[in-house]
Amino acid sequence: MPITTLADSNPIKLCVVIVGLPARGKSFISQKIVRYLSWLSIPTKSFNCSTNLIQQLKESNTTANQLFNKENTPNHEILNKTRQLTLDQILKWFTEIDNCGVAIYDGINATKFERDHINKTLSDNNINTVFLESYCDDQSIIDVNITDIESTSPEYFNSVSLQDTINSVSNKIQFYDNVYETLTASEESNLSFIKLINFSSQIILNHIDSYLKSRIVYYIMNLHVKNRYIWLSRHGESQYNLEGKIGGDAALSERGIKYSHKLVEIVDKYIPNHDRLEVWTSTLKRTQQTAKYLPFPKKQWKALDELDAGSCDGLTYDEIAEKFPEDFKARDDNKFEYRYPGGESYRDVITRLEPIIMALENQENVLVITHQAVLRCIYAYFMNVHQEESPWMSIPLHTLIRLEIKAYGTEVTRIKADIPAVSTYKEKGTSKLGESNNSLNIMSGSVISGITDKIVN
Ligand SMILES: O=P(O)(O)OC[C@H]1O[C@@](CO)(OP(=O)(O)O)[C@@H](O)[C@@H]1O
Repeated sequence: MPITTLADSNPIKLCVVIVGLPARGKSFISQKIVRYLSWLSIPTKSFNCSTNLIQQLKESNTTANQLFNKENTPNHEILNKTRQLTLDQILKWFTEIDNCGVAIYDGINATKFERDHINKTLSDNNINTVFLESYCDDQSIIDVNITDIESTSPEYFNSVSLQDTINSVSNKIQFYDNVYETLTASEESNLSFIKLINFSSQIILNHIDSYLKSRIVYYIMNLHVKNRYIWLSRHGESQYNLEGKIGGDAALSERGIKYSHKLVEIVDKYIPNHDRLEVWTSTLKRTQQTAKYLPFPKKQWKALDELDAGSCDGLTYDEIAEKFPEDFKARDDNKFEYRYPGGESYRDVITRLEPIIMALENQENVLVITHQAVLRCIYAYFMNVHQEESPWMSIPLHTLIRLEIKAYGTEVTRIKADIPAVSTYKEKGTSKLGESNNSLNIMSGSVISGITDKIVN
């Protein structure tokens, strides 16, 4: 049976056109939307105008400081060409991806005239548009964004110094301030738009006329830029893990119980402000037993239950290979899409995890105790891991994973409890369990990643 995704059920050709003065977190928002929609398997790509601007500046022998000097007459030719190039790239991309996907036009798009032109060009090409303005007059947010901009905008990658960047960005802000027209429903009533005021402290919506647009609205409403930690752990080793069986609702093994005690110490030692910690588990016994001794508020989520192995539930991989050889091969061939008979695929798990991701985007001080497949999916979202790789990542037992979420990336630290456990990792092409050769996979695709292993005796 074909798998229905948001993309399949609803052919999409949407362009999210970002609007906002420099240092308003536009690239941050663009990157987050790319990550979220890609995780949901919707082809999504951000087109950053800055790259085209750099090219135009080079070709016309002009520097950014000359272009954005408010004393000079604005060089419309460079700005118009930059816009046209970006639009051309977007149109080309839509034809390459079979016309189904979401493009993000990451630019300043400061005036009604420009927005009108963009809207018309896209709609002439049957592309639906939503403008997304990041309006910000809170100087403290702008200041933080200015210092972050070096790592996000290609325009400043080669800056001589931070001060140099700050000066250039300030010039650019002043230049655009003179012409900038914020989005209003009275002036641009025909446009579909989302206006974020001071990040998401206030949101104004106009003509949000599709399911996908409303999903994007809901997602960005949950975003915040504050650095924070999210803590992840698998349950302790279970009886089924010992026997090499998958699924089920087994209790913890003796070593698993040891881990549940050890976790209290680890949390105490490594989780700052743990007095405010909240522990989330699945509805299955092994995660709840792992959380048992943690003296914090607990929430059970059905959405955190392990991938449903359907008619293979309770079998070992050897037994599956013997009883259902075709299924065994099909899963190895495409582990992300493969759905167990009467059960789930990784793609299905991602769909049901969406509310968890929304909640995690909105929260800090959460420890999620869940299962191998579910953790791979959550990890893939935060570390931007491609869907083909994510089902093959190694997420060992008896290890606490710390995700340090920063505005422009996530860093990982693994804290291993020194309590042995079996490996539940099955390499492609075999039914045997063993240590993963793929441990590096855990790092791939991440925006920023650094794994520091800590072993706690
Ligand atoms: O997708 P694969 O690699 O089979 O991993 C998922 C499997 O991991 C297991 C252990 O083998 O999860 P867990 O013990 O974390 O609940 C199975 O129950 C589950 O089917």
